[in-house]
Amino acid sequence: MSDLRYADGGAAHVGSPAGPAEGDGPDGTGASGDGQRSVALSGVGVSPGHVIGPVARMAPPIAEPDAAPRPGTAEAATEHARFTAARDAVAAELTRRAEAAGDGTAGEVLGALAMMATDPTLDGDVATALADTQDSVERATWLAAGRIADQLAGLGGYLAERAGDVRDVGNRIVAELRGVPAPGLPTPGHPYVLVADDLAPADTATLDPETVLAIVTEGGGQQSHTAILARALGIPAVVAAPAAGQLADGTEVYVNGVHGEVVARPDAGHRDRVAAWSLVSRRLARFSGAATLADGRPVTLLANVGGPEDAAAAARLGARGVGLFRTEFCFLGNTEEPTFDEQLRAYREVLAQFPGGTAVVRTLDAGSDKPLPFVTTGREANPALGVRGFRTAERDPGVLRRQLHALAAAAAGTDTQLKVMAPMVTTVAEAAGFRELCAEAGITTSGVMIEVPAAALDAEALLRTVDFVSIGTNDLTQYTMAADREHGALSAFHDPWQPAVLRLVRHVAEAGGTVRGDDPTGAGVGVCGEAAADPALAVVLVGLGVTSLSMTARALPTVAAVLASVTEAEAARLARACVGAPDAQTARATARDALPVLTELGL
Ligand SMILES: C=C(OP(=O)(O)O)C(=O)O
Ligand SMILES: [Mg+2]
Repeated sequence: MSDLRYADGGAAHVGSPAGPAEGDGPDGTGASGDGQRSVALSGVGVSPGHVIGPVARMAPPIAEPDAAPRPGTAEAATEHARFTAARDAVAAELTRRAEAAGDGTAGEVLGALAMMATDPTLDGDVATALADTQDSVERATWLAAGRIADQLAGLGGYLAERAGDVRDVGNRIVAELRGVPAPGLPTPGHPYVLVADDLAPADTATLDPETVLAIVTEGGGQQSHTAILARALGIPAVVAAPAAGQLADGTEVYVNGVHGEVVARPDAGHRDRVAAWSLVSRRLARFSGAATLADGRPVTLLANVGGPEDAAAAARLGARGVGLFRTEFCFLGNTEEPTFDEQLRAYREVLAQFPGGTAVVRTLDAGSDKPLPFVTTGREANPALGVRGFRTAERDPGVLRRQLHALAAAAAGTDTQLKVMAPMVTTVAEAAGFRELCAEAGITTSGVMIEVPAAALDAEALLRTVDFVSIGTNDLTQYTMAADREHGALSAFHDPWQPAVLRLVRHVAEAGGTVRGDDPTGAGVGVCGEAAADPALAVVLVGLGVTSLSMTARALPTVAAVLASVTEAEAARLARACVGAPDAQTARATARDALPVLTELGL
């Protein structure tokens, strides 16, 4: 079945200026202002919001120029002149953008790239290669930039971090020589809807929510890091939309990040939804710090953060504590282990945002989709099932020990309650080992993440070993459903509404209840995966017996508003219905029917 259709049902291609409406006439429903029919395509909505804007496509990466020798007639001097012209054009464009960006970090980075383009070393290397070999000018440029980048990487430290920049400049010059768009984020000079095959976490992290109105990707999934970062930045996003490849630059589209809908040539109805959303988002811009169900039962809502800036933003939004601090996000670009002082500074800054509150800090979750060269080594055939998370400490506990000491030092003298948990724990023996390492470092509250089915099934024994558990539904869904969380085509599998996943969550929550007994402060069971940020699913999780939910700070006000619309008994009844549903769609639809507040809020 095509996932691309007219708003009134027929199949179509999306494009501008040669879109389908020209040939079809303005007779369909959903006519846009100019009388042409709206055209819709579907994907998975992963970050809520309704916006309208023009498409700007992310240029594809530059492929390695082939090794075929250039024609004998192409003189080295002429080819070198082509190189210098392309290089000068790239430097001029980067300088123009640096000036437009002004004094901030973006301007500095672009200015530095412009200087790299005209660096004499690159020029000399290309000239030599053209004189000594029959390489094409594209290949000579590509190889020269690669060699310089490798040398920088070998020098380590700050210079190694510039290696990627040199490759980027080399790619830009090759793109200019080929007459194709430069790789990377588009710069149309106005706000736009970013359309891409997929985005690397680094691309998403540098997005400016003022400029990027929405994200639409062909790949990706509900729990992919693109989705997580889009939610954190508050940018509406639709992923796993294969037909997005047909959206042409400049086409005006309506993006519905709730239902995963993208409509070319939006009509008046779409514009009304955008206006209604901006009213709701103003109303739900701040979290009061506390959440209760309709019958007054409190629910702990905490923020997921990736570092000091996130923590400050979460505190500004009203969060009173952190339920997941992904410490690896502070050090993703590092080639070497951060020093004790660097770690101390980052952790202190995060804890300082929540005086009197709680901060659940996760130790470095390296491996698989989050490579940290100073922790993970070598290639693995199947990295998601490999040495990742806590498993890296088995090989070398030094990095973990030093991190735990830095965390204990950061908490000393503050009144923020530090709780530390390990990612990707599978067995009770691992949990016991982690608790011991925490105790050695002076950390008194330790926990583990439940991200693999084995840990979920053994939850009771885990809860008798450590003080708390936090369910990472992103990985728990990936491993329960055997579906890569970054794989767009499998997004129907890696859906936390899958009844099998909900049953595992219920099992863990019940284990929490058993171990907690009559002590309401004991054996907490939290959820810190993206499921907690889905307001309808948050109700189900609470109904299953989860005691705290942690999510991107922007979701806190909406989740609190939806929780406030149900009593504990209603949440429990809904949870039972969802666990018993035959599939994820039925579970989701059951919750939607039971929660009219979702429609009222435009969700
Ligand atoms: C919170 C989780 O960890 P991450 O998304 O960082 O893997 C999870 O797996 O649900
Ligand atoms: Mg995880």
